Amino acid sequence: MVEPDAVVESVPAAVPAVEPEVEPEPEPEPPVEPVLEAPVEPEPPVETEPPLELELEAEPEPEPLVEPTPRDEPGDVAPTAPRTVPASVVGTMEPTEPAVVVQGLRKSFGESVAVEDIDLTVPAGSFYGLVGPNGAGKTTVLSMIAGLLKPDAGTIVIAGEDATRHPHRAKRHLGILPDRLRTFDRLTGRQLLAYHGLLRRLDRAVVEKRVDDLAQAFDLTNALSRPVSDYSLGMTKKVMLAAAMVHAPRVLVLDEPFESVDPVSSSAILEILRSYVAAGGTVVLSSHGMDLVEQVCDRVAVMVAGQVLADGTVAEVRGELTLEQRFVQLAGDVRDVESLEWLHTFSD
Ligand SMILES: Nc1ncnc2c1ncn2[C@@H]1O[C@H](COP(=O)(O)OP(=O)(O)OP(=O)(O)O)[C@@H](O)[C@H]1O
Repeated sequence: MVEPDAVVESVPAAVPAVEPEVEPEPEPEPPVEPVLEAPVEPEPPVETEPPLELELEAEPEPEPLVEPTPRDEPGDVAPTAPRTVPASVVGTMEPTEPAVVVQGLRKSFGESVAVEDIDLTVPAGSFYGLVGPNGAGKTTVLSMIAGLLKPDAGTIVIAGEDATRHPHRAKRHLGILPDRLRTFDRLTGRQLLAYHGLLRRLDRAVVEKRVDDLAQAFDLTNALSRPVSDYSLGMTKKVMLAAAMVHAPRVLVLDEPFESVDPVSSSAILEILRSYVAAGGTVVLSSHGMDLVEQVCDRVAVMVAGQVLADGTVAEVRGELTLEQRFVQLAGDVRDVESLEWLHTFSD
């Protein structure tokens, strides 16, 4: 069921793919040959980690659309954690067409229907929240949008590219934070970020600059030389989120980006994502934090049992209620605590 090079295109045959759980896709594309003759720049003297051996063909660096914000000016950058997406990581974003259009999407696992004929439109430049109770189908939807899971039916268009017919083209626009944080954790943080950048065919010098920028933005600079396996859960999430952004994608698909992340880091991540959206990027995230979704998302979809029961602007969906009240109303309060009365009898 897994086809490694369906996840990150242009992976050399000897290099394992980033996301191990991928279903086969119908459009094989020839892998990009590593540029063996390309000169390998020496590592800066301060680097203690072994240099990456991966060297891929460079592609031209797109001009950033936005000017650096005042907070990107050297004198104004907070010494610990700047709160904007690094200017070097902002790509060319022209919000002329929807970032994601999903139509008639279905997915079953055996007899169990996880996602049932859903339609979603995520406008470019929006902060889109996908909420729903456990098992509603959020991860399944995001995995299909991210190209990690093949739909049974339906179409997905990413920034104008039909992901069903041209998955590799569509994936160029995507940065992904999957639900399970499986990654190459024997790499140091610096190596992991550089690996993602090189896989995306960025020039080595650009990668090095962006790795430093992202590490500073995500407050990971001091951890860059340590193996990711030594990171806490929240740090792992941050380095993987940084890895998802290194190629300046148009669309970020983030499954529970704030789970296990401390409040200070959450706030920093939020500001980075907000500045990314302000620059024309699109964020689609799932979350169980209704306050957070209500606070940061401009649009939201509520999924229950594989179906989208409500979607639109946050104001449209919540109506007179809070988003949490509306969520409970739609999801149904199915708790039956009376059946747990035995729990109060204490066996000793
Ligand atoms: N690989 C799989 N094999 C079998 N069933 C699966 C698989 N992945 C998901 N499911 C089922 O599909 C349904 C939707 O799961 P999904 O993970 O998408 O829900 P979710 O809304 O993300 O839940 P949570 O909020 O708990 O993360 C569930 O019933 C789940 O058991």
